[in-house]
Amino acid sequence: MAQYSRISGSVGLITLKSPPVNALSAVVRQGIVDTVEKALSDPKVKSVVICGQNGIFCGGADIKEFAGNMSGPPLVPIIHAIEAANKPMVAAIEGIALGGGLELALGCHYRVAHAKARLGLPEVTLGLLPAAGGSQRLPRLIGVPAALDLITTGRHVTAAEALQLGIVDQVTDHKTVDVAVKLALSVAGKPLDARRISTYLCPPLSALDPLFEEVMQKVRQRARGAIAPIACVQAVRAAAALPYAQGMEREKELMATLFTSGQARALQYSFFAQRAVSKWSTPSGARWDTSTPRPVHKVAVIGLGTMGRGIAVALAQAGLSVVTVEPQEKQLMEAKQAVSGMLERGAKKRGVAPPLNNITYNSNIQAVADVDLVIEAVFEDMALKKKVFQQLSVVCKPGTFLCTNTSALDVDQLASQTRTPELVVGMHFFAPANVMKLLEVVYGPRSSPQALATAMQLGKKIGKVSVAVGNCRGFVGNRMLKPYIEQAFFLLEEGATPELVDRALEEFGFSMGIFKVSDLSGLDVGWRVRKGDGLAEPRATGQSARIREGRRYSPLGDLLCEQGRFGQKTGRGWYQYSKPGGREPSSDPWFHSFLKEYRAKHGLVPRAIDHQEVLERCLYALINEGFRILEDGIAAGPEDIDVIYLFGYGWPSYRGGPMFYAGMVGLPKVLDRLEHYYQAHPDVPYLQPCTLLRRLVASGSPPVHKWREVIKKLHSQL
Ligand SMILES: CC(C)(COP(=O)(O)OP(=O)(O)OC[C@H]1O[C@@H](n2cnc3c(N)ncnc32)[C@H](O)[C@@H]1OP(=O)(O)O)[C@@H](O)C(=O)NCCC(=O)NCCSC(=O)C[C@@H](O)CCCCCCCCCCCCC(=O)O
Repeated sequence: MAQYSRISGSVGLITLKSPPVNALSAVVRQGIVDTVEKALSDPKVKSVVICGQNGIFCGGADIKEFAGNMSGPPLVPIIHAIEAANKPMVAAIEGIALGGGLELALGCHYRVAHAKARLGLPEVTLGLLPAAGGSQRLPRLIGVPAALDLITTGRHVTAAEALQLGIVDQVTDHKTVDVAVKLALSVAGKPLDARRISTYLCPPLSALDPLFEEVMQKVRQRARGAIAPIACVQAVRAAAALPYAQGMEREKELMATLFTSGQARALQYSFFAQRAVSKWSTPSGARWDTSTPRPVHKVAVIGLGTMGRGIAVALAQAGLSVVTVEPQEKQLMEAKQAVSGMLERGAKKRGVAPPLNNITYNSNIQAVADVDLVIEAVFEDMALKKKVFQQLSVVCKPGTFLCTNTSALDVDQLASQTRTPELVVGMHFFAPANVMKLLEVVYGPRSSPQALATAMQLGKKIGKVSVAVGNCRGFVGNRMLKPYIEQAFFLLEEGATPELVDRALEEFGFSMGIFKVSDLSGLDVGWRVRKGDGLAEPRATGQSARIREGRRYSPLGDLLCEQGRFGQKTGRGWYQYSKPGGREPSSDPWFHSFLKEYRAKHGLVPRAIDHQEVLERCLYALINEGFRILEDGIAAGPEDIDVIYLFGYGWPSYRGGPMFYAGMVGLPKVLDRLEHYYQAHPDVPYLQPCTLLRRLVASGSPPVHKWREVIKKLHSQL
């Protein structure tokens, strides 16, 4: 709703009231219509201030409404009426003015912002464009290049930048509404024609066509298949080339296409999924709202390899006191230099002082005696990690949370090395740990709700999207990766090339195909794991070389590793590079003849494989494992899996995550194709459709937000 009052004798005050972010729901829009009418018809009112309750101006359109039938008065005519008003309208912006919120403010004649406010048009991140005049008013106000930047990226700007760009007229440290009222009093009765942004022409630019061509090319490259950024450029182009009314027609037309697109649905789903995962629960009944985290001020990081360094930087940048431990002196010195460099570069980017003093460097584990929480990040070796946990259990003060950054090992086994298994959880960071947003927080059967809540809260504090997951080999992300990679290997055996597989995945929207990723992260990583599992042993040729434990196995990765081809670091892998450490992959004739020989040796007759088969086999195998994870209760819901893939594995955001994507494709189709491929490859258990998928299809393939009900039923029957 919107509340109306009259203050300072002649100022009408309209307050948007719709917690938590004063989104422009149908009720709020109706409230604005009613209160503006009141203010304009009240002869005592000479000017009007619009503000939001609780220090928040407005978070934009109510995204929840987009999924249903839109009712209530539309926003565009409301903003037109405000701009056309014959009394000065002043927006008092506190907290945020985003999307429709900023568009509402742009319809006002004046804008005052609090120094801590953030403004932006983030519609593009929801698969939309600013369609309440934002794409037409902003370029007229601040010029085409600046508007293109804000609208195509959706980035938020500070009040100071907004002032510099000309989006707001005034920035204040004081009570924004008071300052806005003062301004409203001072401009009452003054002419308003020059304050109506829709009447402006975009500031002229000499070479409009080349500018738009260049921008469009850049945006297309960055968008990798996303349609909203392209539509944003087209809308701004209309602002630059057409009169306002025609520009608004174009804005509406472009929005209509985006609004009903699957991409917008996917991006809006992921907005809510990201928020849903913070409301975690576990099968044992622990929940985010009944578990109290303990405050954490001082954190230890054990091991200063690549991961440990990134974790230490992330913690220090969030203002935590960090105690690092690395027993090898040489490694410790190198790490200190590297971490300081990372902190300095990060601080320079953000224009702040580097938090160098937040970190101490130690070679003795005794240094962690008084920390609140430890993150172990030593080499991925169970025996070594067990030893560290035994030491931590003795050294740390009672009550210290003990966390491991393992990417796949059994958290429960580590917990059993300590006297306090209830204080042990996994905190699985993704490299580079100071950059990547994802954190898997892994609870074991003995982890206490408080330990889980504390790790989740710490993740939030350091800016991560944290997802609580159960303990199993590979947790959620890496467990699902296994069938995906396995299919990619099999496709090579059957006739595909790394180039073909990668192209199909990149056209789908991944920034890199699986073989390029494998070269980047190092083929030796998986090889070590397979050797540990007793899989990667040289075998005889013929059928038995490609079978392990009764199931199909491809030794291709092992054979490359035996040749010392570890990927980028050795200059050779699935591709070749100009030198060890080179980054640009190119097709490798050696690999192609090796593959030919390999197929011949194993009696494999290559066949033509198209992009559709690559996508179906790789992605549906991964999705099938996602369903198994839900079945096993390792992830609480499909949103958890999707958020993990969106933030940790480069899944294209406009496809919503693997589980959402399965729903978009249609569960019956996913089931049918898995059945088809399983029939063709009965020795590949990952292709066998799992019970939950079958159950969902049998229940009429409900939308993704209803899956939890089916999962619950399935669990109750097990
Ligand atoms: C605002 C934030 C920055 C706050 O962040 P913070 O971390 O503090 O808190 P949370 O993110 O956890 O949020 C708290 C809480 O609030 C919910 N929420 C936040 N924003 C919204 C919102 N805009 N709508 C609804 N709900 C919101 C959030 O879900 C949390 O809820 P919970 O239950 O979990 O507690 C941050 O939240 C943020 O960034 N929000 C999003 C801001 C944003 O993107 N705004 C833009 C919205 S889109 C928009 O404004 C569009 C406009 O251009 C107007 C367009 C008008 C035309 C529309 C209709 C055209 C139809 C044409 C169709 C024709 C087709 C046909 O022919 O049929």
